[in-house]
Amino acid sequence: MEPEDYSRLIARDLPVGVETVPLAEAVGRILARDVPADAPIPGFATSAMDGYAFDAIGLDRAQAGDRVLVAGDIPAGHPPVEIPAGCAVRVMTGAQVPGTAEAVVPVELTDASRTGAVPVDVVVTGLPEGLRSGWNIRDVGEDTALGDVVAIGGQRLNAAGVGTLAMFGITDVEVLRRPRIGLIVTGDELRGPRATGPTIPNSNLPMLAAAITAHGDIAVPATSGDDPAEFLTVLDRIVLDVDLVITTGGISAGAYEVVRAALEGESSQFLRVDQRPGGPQGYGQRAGIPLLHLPGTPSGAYLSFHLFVRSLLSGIPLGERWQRAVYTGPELAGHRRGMSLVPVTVAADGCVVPAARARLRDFAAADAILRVPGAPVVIADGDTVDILPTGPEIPA
Ligand SMILES: Nc1nc2c(c(=O)[nH]1)N[C@H]1C(S)=C(S)[C@@H](COP(=O)(O)OP(=O)(O)OC[C@H]3O[C@@H](n4cnc5c(N)ncnc54)[C@H](O)[C@@H]3O)O[C@H]1N2
Ligand code: MOO
Repeated sequence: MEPEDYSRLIARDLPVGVETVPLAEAVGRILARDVPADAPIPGFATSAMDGYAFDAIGLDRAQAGDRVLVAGDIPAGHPPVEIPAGCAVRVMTGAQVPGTAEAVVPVELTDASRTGAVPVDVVVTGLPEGLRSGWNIRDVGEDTALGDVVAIGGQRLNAAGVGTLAMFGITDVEVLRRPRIGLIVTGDELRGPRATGPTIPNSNLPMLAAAITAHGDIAVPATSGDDPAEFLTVLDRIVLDVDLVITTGGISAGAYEVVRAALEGESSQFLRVDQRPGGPQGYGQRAGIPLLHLPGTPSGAYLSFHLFVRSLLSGIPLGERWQRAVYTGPELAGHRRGMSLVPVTVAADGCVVPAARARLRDFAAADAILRVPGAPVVIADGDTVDILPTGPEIPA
């Protein structure tokens, strides 16, 4: 089966519900619903310039070259003062302008000094042709009208989104709950207090927990030895507490394939996807919770996360997630047994460059995964290729 078809096969909705979090902690979270503006912006007529606000008569006088009386001063954040007929007041950018203001003339277009005390009067030294009423005055709602949708449900909140919501005085925001992902790694060979024989460090658990965290989700980690009864006990405990379970190892053709032994013929299926590494795969469900069975080899588990787990979590099948890039490097011959996956870095010119090998540590130094289609395809320098960036989807 092609990896893209497998991704479609395992697609499932993960209804995770919503929760309210403080805006200060909401970056990277997905908004639960549209947020309408509960007030216009600006909320009051505001000066767009440091300068002088004239009423209509005062502006006529200024345009005629007359000296116009300055009746007061309005720093930003201070209450406006009225403009006596035929006069001006000094205003700062962001200050509320009086209702009778016709226009604000920037200080540079007057004979007044930029700083210091308010002058007694002011002469306008130059104005644009055809100056419109309301020049340099930002009207109520000019930026955003009451009721405008200012943030869209389903959107991942970035720093600008946080700022936007803060502009409306919002301090708490409804977001999708972070999916909780159970992670069960299996194998009697994993180093731990109970292991007796030759052991190896458990690298899949910290690796996939890190991948889950970088994706913005919550990892609920567990380990199991190669005894199916023990595995089922661990699984049945974890499904009560999570939205999805990932397992690693125990799914290929050996005599002690714990995941397969425990679940095959029950509610999980096992198959081989035409890709390398990461060919052996499985999927199913337990107590209504979806299960994804990843291969135990660390590079296979890592790639399976990027190809399949991320597709499931995002609701976007793998076939729609590949990005186009230009390849530069030696010829890469497609493998006779299907697609292969190669670590690549993105060079300064935007081209992707392959690593010499495809060990886990080569993926650690890479920016993306290159899709090398199976034989007889050969990728040559300058070809357009498909890549999958491996960076997190949320800010670190
Ligand atoms: N007769 C066959 N043997 C194998 C086949 C096959 O088609 N026929 N496929 C091979 C391929 S490809 C892969 S990938 C592996 C997948 O095997 P499993 O998913 O059953 O994984 P395990 O056998 O449990 O482990 C494989 C390998 O990875 C190491 N491992 C497992 N878990 C961890 C961990 N948490 N941290 C670090 N390393 C781990 C484990 O020690 C094994 O070396 O099957 C091939 N065999
Ligand atoms: O499918 Mo396996 O070793 O190639 O990960």
